[in-house]
Amino acid sequence: MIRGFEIVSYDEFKKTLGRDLSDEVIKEKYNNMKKPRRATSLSAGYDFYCVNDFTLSPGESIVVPTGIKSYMKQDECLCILVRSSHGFKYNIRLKNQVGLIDSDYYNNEKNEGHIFVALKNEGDKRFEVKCGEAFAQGIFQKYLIADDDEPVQVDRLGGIGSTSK
Ligand SMILES: O=c1ccn([C@H]2C[C@H](O)[C@@H](COP(=O)(O)OP(=O)(O)OP(=O)(O)O)O2)c(=O)[nH]1
Repeated sequence: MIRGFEIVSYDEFKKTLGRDLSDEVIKEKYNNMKKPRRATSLSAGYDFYCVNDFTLSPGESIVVPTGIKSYMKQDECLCILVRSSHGFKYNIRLKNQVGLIDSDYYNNEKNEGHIFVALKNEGDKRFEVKCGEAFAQGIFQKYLIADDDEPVQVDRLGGIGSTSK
């Protein structure tokens, strides 16, 4: 196993999906989850599919749980980007410009490595994504190390901001 995607545990999925949904609905969503896929034979990006409908009015933002975690080689990372069409047509942006998923995020103690996508509607049109539709894409990349890199002995404990403020 070199790199790939897995669905997070049911408990992690349920914890992040919101309190408004019944157990039945959450279970159905969980059982119907699709792992990220590439849309064409040479697409670089793996499309992430929405598990719960959402709407963003102009100016609004949202943090979307994907239900997905990803493993990869130690010298690789996964970059999350918006879908080009959502940027071009609706001015949808990632709040953090690019979502950077580190290899040591996978199976961390706090949230299993659950990937979140933070979106903002910077346009003037209502933006709607339905369950099952692709709403972001992930590209695996290799990263390089500087000549004078000092090895760090710190393990990642959790998600965003966990190693600093
Ligand atoms: O859009 C994103 C960005 C990051 N992450 C997860 C994966 C990543 O490995 C972890 C930490 O992200 P990062 O290192 O970029 O955040 P930071 O604010 O620099 O925090 P840290 O102190 O944990 O390095 O959060 C996401 O799920 N979605």
